[in-house]
Amino acid sequence: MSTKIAIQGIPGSFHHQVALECFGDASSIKCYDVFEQVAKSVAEGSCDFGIMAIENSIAGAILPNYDLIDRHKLYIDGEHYLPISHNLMALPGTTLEDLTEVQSHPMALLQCHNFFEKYPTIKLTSEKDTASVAKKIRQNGLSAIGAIASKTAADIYGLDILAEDIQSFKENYTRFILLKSGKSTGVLPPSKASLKITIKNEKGGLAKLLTTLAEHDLDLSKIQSIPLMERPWDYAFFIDVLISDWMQYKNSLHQLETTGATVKILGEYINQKP
Ligand SMILES: O=C(O)C(=O)C[C@]1(C(=O)O)C=C[C@@H](O)C=C1
Repeated sequence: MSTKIAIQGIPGSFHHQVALECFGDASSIKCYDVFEQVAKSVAEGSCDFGIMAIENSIAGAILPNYDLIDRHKLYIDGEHYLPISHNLMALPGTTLEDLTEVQSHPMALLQCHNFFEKYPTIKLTSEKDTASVAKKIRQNGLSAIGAIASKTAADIYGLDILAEDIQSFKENYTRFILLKSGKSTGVLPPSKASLKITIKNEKGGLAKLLTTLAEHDLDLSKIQSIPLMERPWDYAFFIDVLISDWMQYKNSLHQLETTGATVKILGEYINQKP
């Protein structure tokens, strides 16, 4: 039986591109409307892997996805960084001046904020994913609506590109994570770990946590505080560390736990940061 990959989005979306780059087989990709369905399909076993965008170099973290990973007890098995180029597209024959509205995924809209400051009359609307807007414009012949999406989406759905590379900074990356329902038994020693660490709310608590990581030669590559919904105004820290010495890493987790922190390992995998 072939490996089934869950994504949010349709062919031409960035998630679809990542699924092809990581697994190479379009027929194994299952397309869902929302990230919650992706998480559920992996947790319940109808898909083997889920792919989820987690942060973008311009727009920042996708906070709800941290909650989904945690709540559905998913395991981060790997990561993939994709350079993102956004393009404004519309039905052939349409000009930028004809557009009254542009629709796209909310993260894509955020990444193109500067471009649309020059076009204040264009209404910006959030949609499920970049490619599904391109598809809708083509299917329904929507001549006053534009999409922000990849060149692949423009090709698949037969739209013309009105403006290329419209993200606010040319260099634009989204980090995607590969999710499984359980830990895999890899042979390579992982070089990165994603952890959820909850500490007591006391003076210097976060400073002590960071010192413990530094003393064990761990390089912090990301820290994100997320509210604990069950304890208003308390926070958990989602932390990514780069591991150079496996024993030091294991010792750091042990030391954190002996000082009262709760550590949940969300994933241990190979660092792919370019
Ligand atoms: O809409 C898409 O094409 C997606 O794959 C979603 C998504 C995201 O979730 O951030 C992926 C990459 C880009 O950052 C913009 C949108």
